[in-house]
Amino acid sequence: MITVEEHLSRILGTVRPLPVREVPLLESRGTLLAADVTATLAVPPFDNSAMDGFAVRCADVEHASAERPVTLTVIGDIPAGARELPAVAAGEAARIMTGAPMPPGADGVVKVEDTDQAAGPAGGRELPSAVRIVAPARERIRRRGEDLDPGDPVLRAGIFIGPRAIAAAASTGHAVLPVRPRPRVGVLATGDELTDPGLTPGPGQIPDSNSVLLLSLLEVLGATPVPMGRVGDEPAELQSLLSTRLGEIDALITTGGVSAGTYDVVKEVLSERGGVEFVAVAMQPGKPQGFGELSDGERTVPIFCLPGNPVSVFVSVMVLVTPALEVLSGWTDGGPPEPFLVDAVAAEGWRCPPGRRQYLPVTLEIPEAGDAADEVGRDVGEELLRVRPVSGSGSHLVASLARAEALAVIESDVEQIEPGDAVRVMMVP
Ligand SMILES: Nc1nc2c(c(=O)[nH]1)N[C@H]1C(S)=C(S)[C@@H](COP(=O)(O)OP(=O)(O)OC[C@H]3O[C@@H](n4cnc5c(N)ncnc54)[C@H](O)[C@@H]3O)O[C@H]1N2
Ligand code: MOO
Repeated sequence: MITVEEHLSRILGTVRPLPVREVPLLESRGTLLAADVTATLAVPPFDNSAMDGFAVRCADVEHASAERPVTLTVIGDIPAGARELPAVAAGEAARIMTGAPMPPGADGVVKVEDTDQAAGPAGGRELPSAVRIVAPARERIRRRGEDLDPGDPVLRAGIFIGPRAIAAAASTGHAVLPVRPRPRVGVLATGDELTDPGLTPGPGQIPDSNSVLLLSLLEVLGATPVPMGRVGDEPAELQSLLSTRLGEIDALITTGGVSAGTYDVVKEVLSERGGVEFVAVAMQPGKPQGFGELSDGERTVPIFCLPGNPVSVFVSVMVLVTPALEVLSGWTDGGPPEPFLVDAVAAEGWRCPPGRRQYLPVTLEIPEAGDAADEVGRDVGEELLRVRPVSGSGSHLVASLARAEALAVIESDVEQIEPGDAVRVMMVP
């Protein structure tokens, strides 16, 4: 058996960041920006009104009040998006909407509430010939370039692109962004016993939960899942799929068929084809693992051959695949990952497999105020989370995996956790 770190360092020594690509704005969310972005448009792009009202010359209405209103001739209408702008001379006003370009001649805006006109659609669309102004105009103008000018920096290389960065890119003239693209990860389940979820399984059959687990998990992890279906235990099926579909993906995950069974098809086909090493990793669950590179002559992609048991699949993705996805996405440089482990305390005891690091699905409980003792009365501190196994440690217990909030990570030299023992947990999606 090799350690988790040994297996992981082989994986991380193999995968490389995907090449930079320009992608449409909506595809860029959650990826890493690969180059600085500068503005090609100013924000705002032109001087425009901050209010619905009337564009005027400030001097004309300087002394306007309810008692001494000023009447101006209305010479035009400027809705948002207007292309032709009337010039405003002394004694004149142009009706203007929020976001509409300021007309030449005007240097201020009187909001509609400070006039004799009804606000909103209730006043009708017809343009009045004159308007009575009851308050001075203010400089309610949003100036061109107030936020930034063309050529100014907008987004720095290396940021994670989120909705606000996407809006900033759109406003400054960009429809695409240079990013480290999301890895496209193929998912392939193997096994003659698998059926579609929702069908009544025949004798010896079980629903294929690994495909939907992986496809949805990859989405959560920021990758693009690519369903590659299922193959049975017949080598020819798997062989042909591996030769024809590598062009669609940047990495491949298979499940099942990697341990010691006679019909372990993944191991059979890939051992013969070469490039993939099958090893026993000192972890529980997830001991039998395959990893390597697949090539079809044109492309070479990393392949993870995970064991078939569903809890093993989940744990393998958390521990082995996630760091590799981070490298493919350009998020890390492939140095040893620092799993974020939270200090907690066991609320009950459980057994651990000797010689393998255990990743046990657990629930988390927040201790109540003043609750500093465990079930056998020892002091465990007030602030630590309490962890409780969701069920046993069997890697087939996929239904109770749904209740897990974290994985308790127990080192391989520990054989028993007692209530009150310090444990560390890895939060999971
Ligand atoms: N003689 C030995 N037998 C086993 C060993 C061993 O060291 N020696 N290791 C055990 C461990 S640990 C694991 S984990 C499993 C891994 O087995 P395989 O990767 O070969 O997986 P399968 O045999 O194909 O399936 C195992 C289990 O998982 C179920 N399964 C498979 N695919 C799916 C799916 N898509 N959705 C839901 N469930 C799935 C399958 O029906 C089996 O019950 O090997 C042990 N055996
Ligand atoms: O390694 Mo297996 O995943 O223990 O059940």
